[in-house]
Amino acid sequence: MTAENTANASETGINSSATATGITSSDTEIGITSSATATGIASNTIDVDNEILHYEKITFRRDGRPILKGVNWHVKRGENWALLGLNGAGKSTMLSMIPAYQIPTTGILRVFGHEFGKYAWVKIKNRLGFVSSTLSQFQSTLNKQTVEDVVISGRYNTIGIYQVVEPEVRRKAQDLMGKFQITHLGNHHFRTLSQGEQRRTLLARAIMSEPDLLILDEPCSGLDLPARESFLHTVESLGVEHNTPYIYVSHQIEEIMPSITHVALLRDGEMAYQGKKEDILTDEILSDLFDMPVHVVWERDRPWVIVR
Ligand SMILES: Nc1ncnc2c1ncn2[C@@H]1O[C@H](COP(=O)(O)OP(=O)(O)OP(=O)(O)O)[C@@H](O)[C@H]1O
Repeated sequence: MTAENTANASETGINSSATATGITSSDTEIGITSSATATGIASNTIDVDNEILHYEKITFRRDGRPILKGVNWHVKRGENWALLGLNGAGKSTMLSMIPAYQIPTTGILRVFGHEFGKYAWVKIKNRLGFVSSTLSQFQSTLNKQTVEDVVISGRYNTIGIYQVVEPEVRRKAQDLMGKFQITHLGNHHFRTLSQGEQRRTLLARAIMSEPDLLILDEPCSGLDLPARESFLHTVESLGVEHNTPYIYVSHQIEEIMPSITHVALLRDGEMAYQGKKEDILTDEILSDLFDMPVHVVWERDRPWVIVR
């Protein structure tokens, strides 16, 4: 199966590495179905209520080097996506455009139906929640705070607390800490926590602001098996309770939980495959992505990869 015919078979019908060259912002429409061709990306009819992300022919160059090479990706309400790819494929670069940490070199980016460059992006940032394994720029500030304060700070979208905390905000933080099993750590400094405890704290922090999109960037890297499973099940339960859409970035196929509906595979700055997870997570496609023969086994609605 080629990238192109996978795109045609997928629900989104979008594939940047295939026949996306005909995409324009005026000749197509959002809400593409399986009958759409790979050129069917839309931006003239924007469904603000249902559109979460829209990447259209996004490129990004750094020091003259192409990092993203015309990426098309459309995420709509009701979908949770996993974004997978080998080291250096460009996953973090793609995601860093959502809060505008990186700016596309060319192309159209919309978040919640609002186009970058034509909207006050601080309003977008306030609607996002992040959990990342790479927090280097914030780590020293986080380390000095108690777990409870880290969680509370999520309400104000700050790292650290710079205002009087309302009693209902504190109550909500304590409630979330209970759900995420970190209540007993409330007065501990963040730096003293295990990695698993830190990730659960950051997830609670992200949920505090009731985000419209949760971005989980390799949240399980460095976690042992029980800590990983505990984290993943917490994310699953969030889906049930809060119904917050999320994007999950990982190298590990087995972290694709049942609530993830779609998968995008990035390769060398191009969207190689994307669509419904059962169409994408096949022996053929994953063997192509990894450039080695693999076999996918589905167990309890989760995919597990065996190297042949
Ligand atoms: N600060 C930087 N300066 C120069 N090049 C960078 C920088 N950050 C990333 N890159 C390059 O951009 C490319 C894409 O990197 P990116 O981190 O987006 O990939 P990734 O898919 O998230 O990788 P990984 O899975 O290893 O985290 C890589 O070739 C990387 O070397």
